[in-house]
Amino acid sequence: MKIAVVGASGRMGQMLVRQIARTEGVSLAAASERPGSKALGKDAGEVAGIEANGVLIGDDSAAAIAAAQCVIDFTVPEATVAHAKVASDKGVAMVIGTTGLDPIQTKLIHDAAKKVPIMWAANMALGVNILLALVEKTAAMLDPSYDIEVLEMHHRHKIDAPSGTALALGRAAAAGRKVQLEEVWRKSRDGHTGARPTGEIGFATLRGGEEVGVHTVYFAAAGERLELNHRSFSRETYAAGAVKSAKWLEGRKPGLYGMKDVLGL
Ligand SMILES: NC(=O)C1=CN([C@@H]2O[C@H](COP(=O)(O)OP(=O)(O)OC[C@H]3O[C@@H](n4cnc5c(N)ncnc54)[C@H](OP(=O)(O)O)[C@@H]3O)[C@@H](O)[C@H]2O)C=CC1
Ligand SMILES: O=C(O)C1=N[C@H](C(=O)O)C[C@H](O)C1
Repeated sequence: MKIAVVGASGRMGQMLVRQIARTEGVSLAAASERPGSKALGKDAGEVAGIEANGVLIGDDSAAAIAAAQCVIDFTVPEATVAHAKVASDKGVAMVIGTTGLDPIQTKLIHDAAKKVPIMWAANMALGVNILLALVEKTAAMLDPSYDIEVLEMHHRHKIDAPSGTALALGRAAAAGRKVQLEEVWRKSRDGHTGARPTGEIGFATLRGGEEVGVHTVYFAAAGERLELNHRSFSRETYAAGAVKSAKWLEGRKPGLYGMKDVLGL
């Protein structure tokens, strides 16, 4: 399968170029970056810290997508939406890892998935997807006297908060409780907040250093506290999930899929 990587010099972009190089049955067809990027014209393999692969990073993402059977996108929301439109127009499957999309941008991804198969997940690590299932199950077993709080920590470069994974964990907890997340969430707290309402699902965000990603879901009651935690030590798990998803998309019908589908959870 021929894969294009957009945002090829980013933290995830480089990891994806490395993952494609060591995965059977896939090859890097094209690599792109935003116009003006310092990586333009460089060899994607060398930028990723492996041997040269002859694929030069260009600024024409549409051409890169058109050269592939699947595009993998871990960039920024505005770019991801534009890339999804190109992929749907050109009949190219897509794997999206980008987080922080607003409701309008989210709708545009749903629209694109009417024409091509798209796998979009806030976190492609296997452990996080197991955690999502555990959180939903745990929330269903505990009554609302157990206060649910989601804490996440990421590296200092991250631009969206709470993380996409934290929001997915909150959504899983809300599903377990059979409520809509948007009706019970508290995405941050500051000042004279008053006492915590029962049933709220709270979020807290830490940023610092080079932390790859830590997520903890707390179920806190009067006499006990249950904590479910995941920590990523390397972005390799995300890249492995993305490339596995690209292969899984081959021959699928148009539609929006998630890691649950890919992993059969
Ligand atoms: N689903 C998952 O498993 C994971 C998701 N993520 C998400 O992936 C996204 C990227 O994360 P990360 O790799 O750390 O971020 P980076 O900032 O390192 O990478 C993003 C890359 O996209 C490039 N870019 C921006 N605009 C365009 C454009 N128009 N065309 C092509 N490339 C463009 C950026 O270029 P420049 O820097 O020059 O602006 C940069 O190289 C985030 O939303 C993050 O939350 C991250 C890890 C795992
Ligand atoms: O920006 C990151 O680094 C990550 N982003 C994703 C998120 O927002 O949940 C996934 C992972 O936590 C790393």
